[in-house]
Amino acid sequence: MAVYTDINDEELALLLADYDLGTAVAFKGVAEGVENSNFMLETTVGRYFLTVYEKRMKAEELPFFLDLMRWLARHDYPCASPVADRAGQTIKQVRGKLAAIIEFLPGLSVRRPTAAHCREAGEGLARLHLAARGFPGTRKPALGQAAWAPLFATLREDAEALKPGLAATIGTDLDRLARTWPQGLPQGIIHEDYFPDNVFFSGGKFAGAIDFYFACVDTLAYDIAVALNAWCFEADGSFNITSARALVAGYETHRPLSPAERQALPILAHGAAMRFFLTRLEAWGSTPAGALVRPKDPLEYERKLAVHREAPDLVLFGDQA
Ligand SMILES: Nc1ncnc2c1ncn2[C@@H]1O[C@H](COP(=O)(O)OP(=O)(O)OP(=O)(O)O)[C@@H](O)[C@H]1O
Ligand SMILES: N[C@@H](CCO)C(=O)O
Repeated sequence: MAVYTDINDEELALLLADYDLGTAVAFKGVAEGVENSNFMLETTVGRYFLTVYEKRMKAEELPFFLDLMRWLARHDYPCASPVADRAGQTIKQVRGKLAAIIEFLPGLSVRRPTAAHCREAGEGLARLHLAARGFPGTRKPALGQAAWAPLFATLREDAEALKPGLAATIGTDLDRLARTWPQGLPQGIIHEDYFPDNVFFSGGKFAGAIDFYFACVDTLAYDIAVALNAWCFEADGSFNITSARALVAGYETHRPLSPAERQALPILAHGAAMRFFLTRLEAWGSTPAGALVRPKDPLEYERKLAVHREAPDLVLFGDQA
């Protein structure tokens, strides 16, 4: 459960005293999420989320993320926006940690997305890319292609422990990705973690996105590749082409892809699988037994890597293969 920091009634009242949000009616930690501590907060004025940022959040990066959420909300994109206190501040301190009160975003995420959800999610992703145009902030990708080989250098033994022989296979993948990584495709703000648990639906329709804490400036089509991996694989490990077509078609209703972007999807999807394999492997090795948060399974992404390695034309959906 992702509540690493407890907050008592006095601390909450002290925090709320800085805002025009009334007084607390209900306050409860939420179990989902792994990075930060999240609390649902109901006041006499409305519903909010209190996020307390834990150790992975760099203080100097938080303004970029919160300003982006605010920008998107103001540009007609449904996402939860941080609330400013009476002095205009969105970043606060609770128990010596950075914290922010975020508007409550209505809707629910889906555990097993259908092709119809994938189409809606694709639309939502393109809307995000378009709404972020003109955002003045910038952030380099912390987990982009250039970061993968150095990260893996620290994880070779963990890979071998997971599956004997895996370190060599990953090394070969990384060489190929470095040689063939697409250059010169359209860039912009990407979400970078557009997984089903970060996208909300209402009545089957896209209702908004949360968790912008990996957002950065990178290749826009890479965000689609992340989403194809996260949304379009079945529980048995097979790639669902119908869902993938639906996701891309949904995206293209708002932002049509260039031929070069479309051609690049297979290698981008291979790279996106590498990114999440590596970060999951890192968390797997460093999470102590009995920890409150269960790390996500790196083998799920090892299987996705194998799919892209062995059948790269899959993500071209057969239409250009
Ligand atoms: N603004 C919001 N409105 C409504 N629900 C929210 C909001 N922010 C977070 N939640 C809920 O809290 C849960 C945890 O939030 P979030 O995914 O941001 O946590 P995290 O630990 O930062 O993320 P992750 O583990 O995905 O990196 C979400 O799954 C969602 O149910
Ligand atoms: N979405 C990430 C975890 C948190 O950002 C994963 O599934 O590995």
